[in-house]
Amino acid sequence: MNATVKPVVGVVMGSSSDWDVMQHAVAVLKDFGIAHEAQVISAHRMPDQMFAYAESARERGLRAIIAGAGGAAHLPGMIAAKTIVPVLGVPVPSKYLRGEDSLLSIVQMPKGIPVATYAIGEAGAANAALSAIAMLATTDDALAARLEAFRKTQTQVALDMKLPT
Ligand SMILES: Nc1c(C(=O)O)ncn1[C@@H]1O[C@H](COP(=O)(O)O)[C@@H](O)[C@H]1O
Repeated sequence: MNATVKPVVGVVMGSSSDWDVMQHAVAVLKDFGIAHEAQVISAHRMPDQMFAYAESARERGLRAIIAGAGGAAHLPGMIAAKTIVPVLGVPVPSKYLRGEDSLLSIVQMPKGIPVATYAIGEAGAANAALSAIAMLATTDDALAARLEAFRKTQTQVALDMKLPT
């Protein structure tokens, strides 16, 4: 993304090992030409940097934060605790519990600090990006038209599906 364009969507993940999943969010943002940033931020391993990221998010112009983490996935909830920018949580599949631990860690937020929680894995990452785009499209008619076109294309692909019968 052009460094002079201020990012409006932040993509963060607890480890570089989450990239295989989280790249699917970044790919969707790129496809739609959304100014974004992507980086590793961990609530557990770098709490001070996580706080600074969340506390500065709104004034830096972020309008949504997509946060992916695996296992004891506290990152999305902790970011949400420190900013009013909407946080979209992506449960990353974990080594031993297939991401069910990640999902439950992210989705079971206490009342008052919401994290919108998506499906485990790459579909969740892509859908989080599409939701961020839908949020931005509420005040951007050109982006809304691109999102409508994307949906139409997807519908056509489904209509054209053939089974090997
Ligand atoms: N869940 C969190 C947090 C956090 O929530 O702050 N920080 C790292 N992690 C997760 O630990 C997993 C293993 O990380 P490593 O592969 O680096 O050992 C990753 O899925 C990451 O998201």
